[in-house]
Amino acid sequence: MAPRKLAAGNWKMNGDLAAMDQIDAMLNSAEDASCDVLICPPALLIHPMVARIGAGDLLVGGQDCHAEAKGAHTGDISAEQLRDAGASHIILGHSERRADHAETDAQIRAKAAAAHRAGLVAIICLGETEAQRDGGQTLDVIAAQLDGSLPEGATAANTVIAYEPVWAIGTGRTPSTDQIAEVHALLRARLSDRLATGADVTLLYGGSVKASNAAEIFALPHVDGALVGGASLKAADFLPIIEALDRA
Ligand SMILES: O=C(CO)COP(=O)(O)O
Repeated sequence: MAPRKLAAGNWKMNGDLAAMDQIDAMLNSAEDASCDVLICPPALLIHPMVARIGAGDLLVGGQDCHAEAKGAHTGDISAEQLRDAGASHIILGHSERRADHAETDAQIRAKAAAAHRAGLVAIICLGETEAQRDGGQTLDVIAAQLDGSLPEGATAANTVIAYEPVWAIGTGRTPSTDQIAEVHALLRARLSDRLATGADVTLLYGGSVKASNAAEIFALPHVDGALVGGASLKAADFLPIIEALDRA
């Protein structure tokens, strides 16, 4: 088995029912593509999006979940509820949640275990800040986040890892191809040490991916796709990225 290729869109807190119009074009593209195509909209849009897709090939995911299945947790959503709404994946540990909600590796590990319990694929996000990059700490930070965030029972079938340097998100800046390759090689080596299926875990790069840089990023070893923010909101921006991954 080789890692499955995945083009994933993270809509963050963007989009509304009118934005559903983008889905039809993405759906056509997903059906033509050999890679998996996933959109993670705000949770409120998961169910209407799944209804719009029908039996089509486009996958839909959440952006966070609570670690418990149910209970007195006002404002939270469980992995089981996301699954019930039609989600297949959940993004966990995004740097915006690590920063805005002080999420720790231990919490992310518990949420990833919850995603697995609910039968969902956990997309665990890791990434260094600019200060950590400048301080030469990148590989140590990534290794510690991976070790701390990966739950028992993780496999290539239920886990995706996304490397997203914090300083590359929404900035138009990306690491050099050597820098991306270095981190992805570390992730592959550590996953292969820890998991029997580590060689087959899908590894995504995220941070200012767009049509003009996608092909060179997808050509790198151990880059099996992308987690795309801004360029996933409009079909016209996302489709060339899907096509670049398909060709890679
Ligand atoms: O955070 C991201 C995806 O999760 C990346 O966002 P941008 O593609 O907008 O830089």
